Amino acid sequence: MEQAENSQCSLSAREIYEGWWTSTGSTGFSRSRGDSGPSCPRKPSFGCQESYEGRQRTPDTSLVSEHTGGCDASGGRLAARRPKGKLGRLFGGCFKPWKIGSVNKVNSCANETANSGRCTDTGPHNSNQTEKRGFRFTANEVCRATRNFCSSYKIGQGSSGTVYRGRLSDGTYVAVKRGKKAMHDGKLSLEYQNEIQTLARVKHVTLVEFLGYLDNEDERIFVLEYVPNGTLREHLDGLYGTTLDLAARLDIARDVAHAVTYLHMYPGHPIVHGDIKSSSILITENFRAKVAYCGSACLAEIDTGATQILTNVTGTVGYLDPEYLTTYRLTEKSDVYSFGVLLVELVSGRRPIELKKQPKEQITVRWATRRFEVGDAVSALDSKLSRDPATVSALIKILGLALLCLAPSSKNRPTMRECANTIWNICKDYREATDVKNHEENSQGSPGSHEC
Ligand SMILES: Nc1ncnc2c1ncn2[C@@H]1O[C@H](COP(=O)(O)OP(=O)(O)OP(=O)(O)O)[C@@H](O)[C@H]1O
Repeated sequence: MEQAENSQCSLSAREIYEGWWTSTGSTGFSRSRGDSGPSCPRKPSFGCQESYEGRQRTPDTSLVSEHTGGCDASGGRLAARRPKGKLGRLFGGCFKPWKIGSVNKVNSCANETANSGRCTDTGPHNSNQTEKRGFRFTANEVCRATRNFCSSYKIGQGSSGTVYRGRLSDGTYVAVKRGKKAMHDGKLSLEYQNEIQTLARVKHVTLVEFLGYLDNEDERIFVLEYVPNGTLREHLDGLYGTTLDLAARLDIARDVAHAVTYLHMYPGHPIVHGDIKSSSILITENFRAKVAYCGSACLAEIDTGATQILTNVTGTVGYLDPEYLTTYRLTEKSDVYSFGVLLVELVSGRRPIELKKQPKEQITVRWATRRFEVGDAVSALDSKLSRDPATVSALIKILGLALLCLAPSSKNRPTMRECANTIWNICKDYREATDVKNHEENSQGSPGSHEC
């Protein structure tokens, strides 16, 4: 895995787009704003020995008994996801309990948590005030929710921080994302405050809700809605032991299209998501999608020991709008491009870049496009999906839309709203076709349980 990640990391933008995006004339590539250095950061010298190799491969359905015990630092069921993301391996659970700022309160929280599973909130706000107060969380609230960032509550690792599951005093389960602040980011800079205010207002059923934040010295903590059923990528990889059928995949595509359309049509100013990818699409118990979004507020700095790298603002290799290579600007159409990559990923099951394939087949969108153009779209279909006529018909429509989204020039791409409409129709047609088929077969258990 590490090897694969390293190889992926060393793949240059030129290699990725070579022969594919002939319209780009860029000679450089940056994975993140302001970083023109190497695309693969060096490993940090944190000296953290914590192992993070466990696996969680079952949907999280037993939330109720979770917080009755103390912190099990040996890593239980919750400790279980491998690090992911562009630079995910850089963190690996290396944060320590807070020792600064509200030092006494937080440390006592840590001790009580470890010893008894309880946490006394000595802060200025009592626990029931969290939701009333709204957005600003106290150190004690966050500490108590996560048992002071107990390692067994760790559920994920992104390039901009470690994610823990937590539970607020009112019983609400949350995801707590803990990262370092960017070096040049003032403690509560205006831009950051504006971003937080925007996040407070951005609400849609298809977006992961941003519940609040906490600034603690050099750390930045985000409290997010907890989505219990893993990421889209994990499902496509079959890590949960079940296959997402095409109906579910179409629903997910539609949810993502709605989420991004909502952002693009946000009153006053369109919001560019900037990092649409299968690992930031979270899946609910009902197999619907919620798109994680925290904008540039998630900008974080990773100190690798030798260099500092700003992350998480300009997309992920494999999803990145080729126009960005020349303009260094992300637009709504950049999201449309990433969505096109995602559509191909959804129907093929492949990652955007598959380094284990033959060189000619490594770039998934290029590989799928070739098949589509020679009239052999069906060979791009995920082998886990059945090849019945309704599926093949939907596949061709999805790939057709994907190709429009992947147009090298952004002005030739559809808007996200148009994508959402098209997907809605594809979903509807697929459902009707499968309903007819099921009716003909006089069978029950139609996959049309997914409403269009
Ligand atoms: N709201 C959430 N609910 C449940 N799990 C979450 C939530 N947010 C994140 N996770 C888990 O934590 C992992 C890391 O998330 P995070 O957003 O930090 O990284 P990412 O999606 O790889 O993005 P990036 O690397 O760009 O920061 C996710 O893959 C997911 O498994």
